[in-house]
Amino acid sequence: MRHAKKHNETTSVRQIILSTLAQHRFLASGILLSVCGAILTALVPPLVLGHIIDTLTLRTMPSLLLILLYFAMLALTGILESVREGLLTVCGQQITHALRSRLMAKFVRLSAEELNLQEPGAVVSRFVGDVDTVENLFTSGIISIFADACKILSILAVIWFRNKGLALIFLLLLPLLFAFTRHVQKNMLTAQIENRKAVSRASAHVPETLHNIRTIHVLGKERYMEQQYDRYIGDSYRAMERTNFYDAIYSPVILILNAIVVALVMLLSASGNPRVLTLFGMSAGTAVAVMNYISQIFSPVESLGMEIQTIQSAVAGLHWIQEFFGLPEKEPVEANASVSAASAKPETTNSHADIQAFPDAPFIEFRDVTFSYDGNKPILSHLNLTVETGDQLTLLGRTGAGKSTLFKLLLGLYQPDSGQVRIHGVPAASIPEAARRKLFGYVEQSFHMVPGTVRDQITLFDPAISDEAVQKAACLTGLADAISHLAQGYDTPCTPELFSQGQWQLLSIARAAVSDPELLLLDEITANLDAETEQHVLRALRRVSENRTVLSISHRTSAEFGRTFTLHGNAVFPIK
Ligand SMILES: Nc1ncnc2c1ncn2[C@@H]1O[C@H](COP(=O)(O)OP(=O)(O)OP(=O)(O)O)[C@@H](O)[C@H]1O
Repeated sequence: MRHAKKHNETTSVRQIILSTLAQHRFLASGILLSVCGAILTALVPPLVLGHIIDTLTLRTMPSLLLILLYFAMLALTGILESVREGLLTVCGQQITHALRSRLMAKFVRLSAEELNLQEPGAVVSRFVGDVDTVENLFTSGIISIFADACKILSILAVIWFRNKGLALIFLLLLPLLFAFTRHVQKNMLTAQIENRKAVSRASAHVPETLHNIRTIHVLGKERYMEQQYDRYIGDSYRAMERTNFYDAIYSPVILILNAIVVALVMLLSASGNPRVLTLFGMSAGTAVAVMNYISQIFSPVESLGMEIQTIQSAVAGLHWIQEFFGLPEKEPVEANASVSAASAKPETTNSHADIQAFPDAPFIEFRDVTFSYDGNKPILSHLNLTVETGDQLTLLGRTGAGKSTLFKLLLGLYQPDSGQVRIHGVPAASIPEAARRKLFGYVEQSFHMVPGTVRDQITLFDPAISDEAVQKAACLTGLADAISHLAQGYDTPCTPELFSQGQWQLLSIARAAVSDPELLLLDEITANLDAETEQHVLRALRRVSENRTVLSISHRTSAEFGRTFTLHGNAVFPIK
């Protein structure tokens, strides 16, 4: 069965991150050193300051070296923190780059069935939003959380040795402070999300009103549209008020708490009770150092809350990316299936040098083919069709009969549920990618431009296609003249207004013809053209089709090619 054959090579986000870190070992080591260095050096200045003050209270001058050490440590902490931020940003970008490259590699390998199921918006958010959350995981997530947790612990350890009472107060206070911080942050986040939703609804409401303005006037819905808009902006204001409330209370609460802790410790250290003094007694220098540490400990607690938030959303992003990596890919094709049977072919065919062909097999064969999309009602059922080399035929049939589906099977994009689709005796889906361009030229209803020059449109960046081949294809389709009049000829960058619709179709034919394929597949190629342009395109097509096998789909009798058949009731009948 088709679905059982799906190939899947699961990449893990963890592997990508680890291999990126392994490739940038110096960067990773630099981050580790700067994180640990900044934590350690930040502990020194308060201690040195305490020592200087204690020396001064003894009416002696502290040494110049000590004073210089104080400033040097402050500067070093600042430098190490800047280095850490810089390295983290570079590391985050490297990981983002690696993830996006692997996502694109995965995307182009997805099976046709899977691509059908993907919503464009969801795929874009995998590449943009989800990858960004993973980058944040590094720049302001796990490394920062580690740094902040270490900072809190190291300050607590130093305080323990300088003032046990204060350390105990912090051990009691920090969990409460953390819970309060998380409560405020969660509520702010919820309010921000609600605000964003309300703003996007309000923004979408304006173009929607404009788009439907005639219907609104005709049905007298002006008041309704006004009320709807008021509701959206009302929701947004309410959400913003909640954000502002939490924003306004958080800093004063922290500052007041800071002041209370300092006051409490100072009062207790000044008390005459010897029992209290065993916990809180300290020198003037230690008091200064302790006050310094107290103000230092509040800021990492606040950051810790935000970092937990970042990690939570990054985990969701990681989950979506991992799920994307788990999607089924198209089946790999053996690249070494490459023995020629060209000698057994008539002279009119090109060498299909890259596929292992069976000389006696028909060029194209649908044998008892049944196919359905996603296990639904069969589109083709027990279909048999044979096309010999050099045949030129047009398939007619009611809309939805499965004509384009037949092409998709032939191009190997899908595999039949049962039966066989073979080209030169080889299953269509097993033809190596390198051989495909030599084998098929596929022209669709409209041209799909790739970013690049006119030449790139024809070659599709295949370096094996020479300039002569490009010019020959352009001449054959009658486009050479128009291209030579362009400012940079074949090197002109392509923009949608460069050619007319008919000329884009000619370019499409040149793209199909340039690799001199054995088989031309034409899917309603003149459907969007006026009668005169259609004739122009058809003339070009006849030149390109000479001595080639052609399979065409058309609804217009004017665009019929060679013998005409109809696909009806899962059988192909000749009608001419
Ligand atoms: N990717 C897909 N997933 C699910 N169903 C599909 C898909 N592509 C086509 N179909 C369904 O398969 C049926 C045949 O479609 P197909 O495009 O092959 O018909 P067609 O004969 O080429 O029609 P038309 O002449 O209108 O282009 C239709 O009912 C269509 O809805």
